[in-house]
Amino acid sequence: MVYHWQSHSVKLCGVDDMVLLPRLTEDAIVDNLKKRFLDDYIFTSIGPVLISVNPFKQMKYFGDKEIEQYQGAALYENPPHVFGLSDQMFRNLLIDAESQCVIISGESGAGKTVAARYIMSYIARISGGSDKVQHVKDIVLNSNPLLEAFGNAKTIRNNNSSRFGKYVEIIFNAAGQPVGG
Ligand SMILES: Nc1ncnc2c1ncn2[C@@H]1O[C@H](COP(=O)(O)OP(=O)(O)OP(=O)(O)O)[C@@H](O)[C@H]1O
Repeated sequence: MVYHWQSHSVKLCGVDDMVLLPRLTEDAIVDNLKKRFLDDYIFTSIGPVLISVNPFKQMKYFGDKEIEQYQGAALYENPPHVFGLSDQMFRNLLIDAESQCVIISGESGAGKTVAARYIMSYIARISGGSDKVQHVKDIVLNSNPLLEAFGNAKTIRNNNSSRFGKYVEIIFNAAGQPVGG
């Protein structure tokens, strides 16, 4: 499968969504994730769940062009991505006027903190708003390094390990702009 992204093309082996695997065994799941990882692609869906494998290097598909590409797009139009998940949540918030929640789980060093940062940055980027709203976004985003300064430590698994559980709540107005957190 070849996706033509705005900035580059990505050729992906394996399946985007593992519900499409002929047999959903542990071996088949690991094999699919491995094939995609070897193609430098870290995201795979399994139904509504997004699986992310820590690449331990900066991947090229987290830029402005990708933010633009995922904004307002149907999930099937693009490869699975944390921006796709974020966009879907944001649209559900606006359309259904219902609170949305994302649960990020994984072992230490799996990339949960980085994924949470991408989600918050994506929502901040696409939600627009006045200077006052921008101020709220700045506070929400800047709370990350502040909390990490107090609550993170180096461990044998992760140089920047969160030593605390994190519950982040962002409050939106009817226009979908963050007004508090
Ligand atoms: N998407 C990513 N792209 C590049 N590097 C990443 C990515 N995700 C994680 N990393 C790298 O892996 C390190 C560990 O990730 P992170 O701190 O997010 O793990 P964690 O699951 O929150 O761990 P812990 O439970 O110990 O806090 C990061 O500091 C970063 O160097």
